[in-house]
Amino acid sequence: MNIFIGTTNKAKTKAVQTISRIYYPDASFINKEVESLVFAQPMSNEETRQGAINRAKQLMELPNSDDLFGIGLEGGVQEIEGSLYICNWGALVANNGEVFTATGAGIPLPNEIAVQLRTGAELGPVMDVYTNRKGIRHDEGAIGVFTNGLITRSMMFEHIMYLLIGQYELSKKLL
Ligand SMILES: O=P(O)(O)OP(=O)(O)OP(=O)(O)OC[C@H]1O[C@@H](n2cnc3c(O)ncnc32)[C@H](O)[C@@H]1O
Ligand SMILES: [Mg+2]
Repeated sequence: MNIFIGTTNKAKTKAVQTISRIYYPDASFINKEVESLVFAQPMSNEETRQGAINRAKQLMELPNSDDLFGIGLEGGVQEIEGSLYICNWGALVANNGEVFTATGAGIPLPNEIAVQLRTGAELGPVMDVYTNRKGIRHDEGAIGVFTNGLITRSMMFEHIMYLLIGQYELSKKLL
Protein backbone atom coordinates (compact mmCIF):
# COMPACT_ATOMS: atom_id res chain seq x y z
CA MET A 1 0.00 0.00 0.00
CA ASN A 2 1.62 3.18 -1.19
CA ILE A 3 0.92 6.66 0.11
CA PHE A 4 2.34 9.39 -2.12
CA ILE A 5 3.42 12.69 -0.60
CA GLY A 6 3.66 15.64 -2.97
CA THR A 7 6.67 17.32 -1.39
CA THR A 8 10.07 16.72 0.19
CA ASN A 9 9.39 19.27 2.93
CA LYS A 10 10.27 17.69 6.28
CA ALA A 11 7.47 19.21 8.37
CA LYS A 12 4.82 18.13 5.85
CA THR A 13 6.32 14.65 5.40
CA LYS A 14 6.44 14.09 9.16
CA ALA A 15 2.76 15.02 9.48
CA VAL A 16 1.66 12.68 6.67
CA GLN A 17 3.70 9.76 8.01
CA THR A 18 2.77 10.20 11.68
CA ILE A 19 -0.99 10.26 11.13
CA SER A 20 -1.12 7.77 8.24
CA ARG A 21 0.80 5.17 10.29
CA ILE A 22 -1.95 5.19 12.94
CA TYR A 23 -4.52 4.01 10.38
CA TYR A 24 -2.34 2.20 7.81
CA PRO A 25 0.54 0.58 9.70
CA ASP A 26 1.67 -1.35 6.59
CA ALA A 27 1.83 1.67 4.30
CA SER A 28 4.95 2.64 2.37
CA PHE A 29 5.60 6.32 1.75
CA ILE A 30 6.85 7.77 -1.50
CA ASN A 31 7.84 11.43 -1.68
CA LYS A 32 7.54 13.10 -5.07
CA GLU A 33 8.14 16.76 -5.79
CA VAL A 34 5.16 17.94 -7.82
CA GLU A 35 4.25 21.41 -9.01
CA SER A 36 1.57 23.25 -7.09
CA LEU A 37 0.76 25.08 -10.38
CA VAL A 38 0.00 28.22 -8.36
CA PHE A 39 2.39 31.00 -7.29
CA ALA A 40 5.22 29.91 -4.94
CA GLN A 41 3.62 32.15 -2.33
CA PRO A 42 -0.17 31.74 -2.63
CA MET A 43 -1.95 34.91 -1.50
CA SER A 44 -5.52 33.65 -0.94
CA ASN A 45 -7.45 30.75 0.54
CA GLU A 46 -8.67 29.74 -2.92
CA GLU A 47 -5.19 29.72 -4.45
CA THR A 48 -3.72 27.78 -1.53
CA ARG A 49 -6.50 25.17 -1.71
CA GLN A 50 -5.98 24.84 -5.48
CA GLY A 51 -2.25 24.29 -4.96
CA ALA A 52 -2.94 21.40 -2.58
CA ILE A 53 -5.42 19.82 -5.01
CA ASN A 54 -3.06 20.25 -7.99
CA ARG A 55 -0.25 18.51 -6.13
CA ALA A 56 -2.40 15.56 -5.00
CA LYS A 57 -3.96 15.06 -8.45
CA GLN A 58 -0.59 14.86 -10.19
CA LEU A 59 0.49 12.17 -7.75
CA MET A 60 -2.49 10.01 -8.69
CA GLU A 61 -2.43 10.53 -12.46
CA LEU A 62 -1.51 6.89 -13.09
CA PRO A 63 -2.54 5.03 -9.93
CA ASN A 64 -2.11 1.28 -9.58
CA SER A 65 -4.13 -1.07 -7.38
CA ASP A 66 -1.52 -0.93 -4.63
CA ASP A 67 -1.81 2.84 -4.24
CA LEU A 68 -3.87 4.09 -1.35
CA PHE A 69 -3.88 7.83 -1.95
CA GLY A 70 -1.85 10.92 -2.76
CA ILE A 71 -1.53 13.87 -0.40
CA GLY A 72 -0.94 17.48 -1.42
CA LEU A 73 -0.26 20.06 1.31
CA GLU A 74 0.07 23.75 0.60
CA GLY A 75 0.82 26.79 2.72
CA GLY A 76 -0.25 30.30 1.85
CA VAL A 77 -1.60 33.53 3.27
CA GLN A 78 -4.90 35.37 3.01
CA GLU A 79 -5.83 38.98 3.66
CA ILE A 80 -8.50 39.62 6.31
CA GLU A 81 -9.30 43.18 7.37
CA GLY A 82 -5.79 44.45 6.69
CA SER A 83 -3.96 41.52 8.29
CA LEU A 84 -2.23 38.67 6.50
CA TYR A 85 -3.22 35.34 8.01
CA ILE A 86 -1.32 32.12 7.41
CA CYS A 87 -3.63 29.63 5.71
CA ASN A 88 -2.99 25.98 5.05
CA TRP A 89 -4.74 23.40 2.92
CA GLY A 90 -4.53 19.70 2.26
CA ALA A 91 -5.97 17.47 -0.46
CA LEU A 92 -6.24 13.70 -0.57
CA VAL A 93 -6.82 12.09 -3.95
CA ALA A 94 -7.96 8.48 -3.65
CA ASN A 95 -7.21 5.65 -6.03
CA ASN A 96 -10.63 6.08 -7.68
CA GLY A 97 -9.96 9.77 -8.33
CA GLU A 98 -12.15 11.09 -5.54
CA VAL A 99 -10.80 14.32 -4.02
CA PHE A 100 -11.07 15.28 -0.33
CA THR A 101 -9.97 18.68 0.97
CA ALA A 102 -9.39 20.23 4.39
CA THR A 103 -8.11 23.49 5.80
CA GLY A 104 -6.00 24.05 8.87
CA ALA A 105 -5.15 26.59 11.49
CA GLY A 106 -4.60 30.28 10.73
CA ILE A 107 -3.01 33.12 12.68
CA PRO A 108 -2.15 36.68 11.63
CA LEU A 109 1.44 37.49 10.70
CA PRO A 110 3.14 40.54 12.23
CA ASN A 111 2.99 43.58 9.97
CA GLU A 112 6.75 43.62 9.35
CA ILE A 113 6.42 40.15 7.77
CA ALA A 114 3.18 40.97 5.94
CA VAL A 115 4.63 44.02 4.14
CA GLN A 116 7.39 41.85 2.66
CA LEU A 117 4.96 39.23 1.36
CA ARG A 118 2.79 41.94 -0.21
CA THR A 119 5.79 43.08 -2.24
CA GLY A 120 6.48 39.59 -3.58
CA ALA A 121 8.69 37.85 -1.00
CA GLU A 122 8.13 34.22 0.06
CA LEU A 123 7.37 33.45 3.70
CA GLY A 124 10.07 30.73 3.96
CA PRO A 125 13.10 32.96 3.27
CA VAL A 126 11.52 35.89 5.15
CA MET A 127 11.15 33.71 8.26
CA ASP A 128 14.77 32.57 8.00
CA VAL A 129 15.95 36.20 8.03
CA TYR A 130 13.51 37.09 10.84
CA THR A 131 14.73 34.23 13.08
CA ASN A 132 18.34 34.29 11.85
CA ARG A 133 18.05 30.55 11.20
CA LYS A 134 17.93 28.31 8.14
CA GLY A 135 15.03 26.11 7.00
CA ILE A 136 12.31 27.18 9.44
CA ARG A 137 9.77 25.91 6.87
CA HIS A 138 11.08 22.35 7.43
CA ASP A 139 10.82 22.77 11.18
CA GLU A 140 8.40 24.66 13.44
CA GLY A 141 7.47 27.06 10.64
CA ALA A 142 6.06 30.54 10.98
CA ILE A 143 3.15 29.13 12.96
CA GLY A 144 5.61 27.73 15.54
CA VAL A 145 7.57 30.95 15.78
CA PHE A 146 4.43 33.06 16.29
CA THR A 147 2.74 30.67 18.76
CA ASN A 148 5.79 30.54 21.03
CA GLY A 149 6.44 26.97 19.82
CA LEU A 150 3.06 25.63 20.95
CA ILE A 151 1.82 24.61 17.47
CA THR A 152 4.50 23.58 15.00
CA ARG A 153 4.08 23.45 11.22
CA SER A 154 4.03 19.68 11.40
CA MET A 155 1.37 19.60 14.17
CA MET A 156 -0.73 21.94 12.10
CA PHE A 157 -0.49 19.64 9.06
CA GLU A 158 -1.18 16.62 11.31
CA HIS A 159 -4.56 18.12 12.09
CA ILE A 160 -5.24 18.47 8.36
CA MET A 161 -4.23 14.81 7.89
CA TYR A 162 -6.85 13.73 10.45
CA LEU A 163 -9.47 15.75 8.60
CA LEU A 164 -8.48 14.18 5.25
CA ILE A 165 -8.24 10.57 6.40
CA GLY A 166 -11.46 10.92 8.39
CA GLN A 167 -13.41 12.03 5.33
CA TYR A 168 -11.78 9.35 3.15
CA GLU A 169 -12.56 6.53 5.61
CA LEU A 170 -16.16 7.73 6.01
CA SER A 171 -16.62 7.71 2.23
CA LYS A 172 -15.53 4.06 2.10
CA LYS A 173 -18.13 3.15 4.76
CA LEU A 174 -20.86 4.88 2.80
CA LEU A 175 -20.14 2.92 -0.41
O1 LIG B 1 8.53 22.06 -0.76
P1 LIG B 1 7.14 22.54 -0.59
O2 LIG B 1 6.15 21.45 -0.40
O3 LIG B 1 6.72 23.53 -1.63
O4 LIG B 1 7.13 23.25 0.84
P2 LIG B 1 7.16 24.78 1.23
O5 LIG B 1 7.82 24.88 2.57
O6 LIG B 1 7.71 25.62 0.12
O7 LIG B 1 5.65 25.10 1.52
P3 LIG B 1 4.53 25.74 0.58
O8 LIG B 1 4.99 25.78 -0.83
O9 LIG B 1 3.29 25.00 0.89
O10 LIG B 1 4.39 27.18 1.22
C1 LIG B 1 4.32 28.37 0.45
C2 LIG B 1 5.30 29.39 0.89
O11 LIG B 1 5.13 29.75 2.23
C3 LIG B 1 6.25 29.40 3.00
N1 LIG B 1 5.71 28.90 4.24
C4 LIG B 1 4.49 28.41 4.39
N2 LIG B 1 4.26 28.12 5.66
C5 LIG B 1 5.37 28.43 6.33
C6 LIG B 1 5.75 28.37 7.66
O12 LIG B 1 4.93 27.90 8.58
N3 LIG B 1 6.95 28.79 7.98
C7 LIG B 1 7.79 29.25 7.07
N4 LIG B 1 7.51 29.33 5.78
C8 LIG B 1 6.30 28.93 5.42
C9 LIG B 1 7.01 28.42 2.16
O13 LIG B 1 8.39 28.40 2.41
C10 LIG B 1 6.73 28.96 0.79
O14 LIG B 1 7.50 30.13 0.57
MG1 LIG C 1 6.83 25.62 -1.91
